[in-house]
Amino acid sequence: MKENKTGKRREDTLEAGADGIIEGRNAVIEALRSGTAIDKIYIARGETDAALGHIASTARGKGVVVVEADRRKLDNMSRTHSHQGVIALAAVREYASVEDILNAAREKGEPPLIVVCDELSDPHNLGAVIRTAECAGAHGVIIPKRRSAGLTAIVAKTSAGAVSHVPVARVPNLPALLKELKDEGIWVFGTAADGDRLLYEADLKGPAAIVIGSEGDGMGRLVAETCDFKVRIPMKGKLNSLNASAAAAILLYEAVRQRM
Ligand SMILES: C[S@@+](CC[C@H](N)C(=O)[O-])C[C@H]1O[C@@H](n2cnc3c(N)ncnc32)[C@H](O)[C@@H]1O
Repeated sequence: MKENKTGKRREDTLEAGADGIIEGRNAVIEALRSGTAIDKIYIARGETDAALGHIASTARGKGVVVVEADRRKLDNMSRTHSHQGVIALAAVREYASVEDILNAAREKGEPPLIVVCDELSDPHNLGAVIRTAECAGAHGVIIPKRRSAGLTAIVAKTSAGAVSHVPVARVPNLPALLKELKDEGIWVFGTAADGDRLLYEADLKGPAAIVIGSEGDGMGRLVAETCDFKVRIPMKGKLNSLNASAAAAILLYEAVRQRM
């Protein structure tokens, strides 16, 4: 038994907790060995011992994303303070492919409506975007493989279960993905508070991908350069920008209004 941050005693377990966190070397190795679906593995930066190297290479061999992170990040994620330099996040469901998302639109006979999240790191934001995407009838959400929250327990909870209904695809390279979508005849609408096109002048009736930028920096330069349009939501107060998931909701429901 160990004490957690709140001083309560808890039994160590090899299973992911309700938050999907699997921590410690044996627990992570066992999860990999037993085929537990893992979204991502964090390994403390600078730790070079053989056991962690073995975990990283086994994980990569199974196609799991391995991220080197500051030890402080692992300390903050840890429930037990005994992560031993490695934490895995369990995945709540399989990722879809981009083709699955395009097929979902074809099956419904609708022009694709897709949300692309450019490195949203806050799982609450990603969960909220997935929830709104489901409510607005979007055909899917696409995220990058790295530097993004993934389909973890917190995202599932914040999405209110929408992760079970909306296909979420993960891709290695967002600019390349956007080019592929453009080749499919989909218009790519980037979003930024200083965008040159007012939202209400954007035609969202046709095939559309809406790109939402990260919490801190907004859309990456290459992503922004690949967009067909950069759309802005009018800001009437003193702040510079909306929350990413709020911006996604406004764009999605403008698309719903135009498609009615
Ligand atoms: C918190 S904002 C990012 C702010 C960042 N400092 C920037 O300069 O873009 C997160 C994302 O929400 C969307 N967003 C926020 N406010 C917006 C607005 N007024 N118009 C269009 N998109 C907006 C954009 O996708 C933005 O990248």
